Amino acid sequence: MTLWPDHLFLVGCGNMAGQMLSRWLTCGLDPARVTVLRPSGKAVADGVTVMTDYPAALPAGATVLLGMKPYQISDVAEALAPLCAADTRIVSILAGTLLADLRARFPQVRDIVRAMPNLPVGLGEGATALFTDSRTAPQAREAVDTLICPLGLAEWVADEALFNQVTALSGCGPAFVFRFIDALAQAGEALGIPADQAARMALATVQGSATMAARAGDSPGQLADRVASPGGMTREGLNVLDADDRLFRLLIDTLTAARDRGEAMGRGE
Ligand SMILES: NC(=O)c1ccc[n+]([C@@H]2O[C@H](COP(=O)([O-])OP(=O)(O)OC[C@H]3O[C@@H](n4cnc5c(N)ncnc54)[C@H](OP(=O)(O)O)[C@@H]3O)[C@@H](O)[C@H]2O)c1
Ligand code: PRO
Repeated sequence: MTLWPDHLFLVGCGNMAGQMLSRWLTCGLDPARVTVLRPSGKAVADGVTVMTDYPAALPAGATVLLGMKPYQISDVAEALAPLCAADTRIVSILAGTLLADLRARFPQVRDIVRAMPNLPVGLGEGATALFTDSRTAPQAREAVDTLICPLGLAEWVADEALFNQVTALSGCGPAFVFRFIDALAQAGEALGIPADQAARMALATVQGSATMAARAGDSPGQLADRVASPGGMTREGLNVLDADDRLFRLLIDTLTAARDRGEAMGRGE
């Protein structure tokens, strides 16, 4: 299986699609195979063609990445669907937009995959959830898997009903982790540590801990216990996070709110 599609056509190339493309180019995707459609016409990378309007036709067998905002799908599909053929392949990163909706808008396209990446894909350290149905050919599923692999972890989700849940966890997750880093730093500052020093130490602590957890054979729970000396300081702190499942409940509420928004977006709200 070759890594790269013959032609990649990106509809939108902002925060998210831009990170995906950046990683693909770093990993060897030929920019001459890439076209980006973006209203601003802003340059993307050397050798990548940027358009502000749709071309007369798409190259045969093009892979289209839908990377604009979900609410733009009606306008985009109206212009894009007539350019698609049976051999066009669509990968959609639109949050909350169901496969059935995409199938209805692009009836002639057989291979359609939903992908939910997160921002660290730009470093090859992202997490991407994937979903498709049985109409998509197995070779197309494999080709999309191969394309996503350089971005980091790729996880196929068996049931689309879980897609908003995984979006809440890993798609939105970096924002929640960034918030945690800030809160850790601000808590340190509230206890008297100079703000800049607290910010550096919070970030290094989260970075080191995540790298350690990723490499360790032990689970994060076991690693937490290794930090906590019996009768020591860490246990007292963990007791605060664990009391009445405080942190756990906070995160359930956080993921639930994000998931519910995905479901509302799926209903066009
Ligand atoms: N941000 C994330 O962490 C994340 C994670 C997973 C999935 N997603 C999904 O990724 C998609 C994009 O999010 P984002 O955060 O990357 O947004 P963004 O930074 O605002 O990027 C949106 C892109 O869409 C382009 N665009 C605007 N109007 C358009 C139109 N009518 N037709 C075609 N393209 C148009 C914009 O063009 P210009 O560049 O010219 O302004 C821009 O490149 C969303 O569907 C979101 O659900 C985002
Ligand atoms: N960003 C998109 C949103 O906030 C989807 C996951 C991350 O809707």
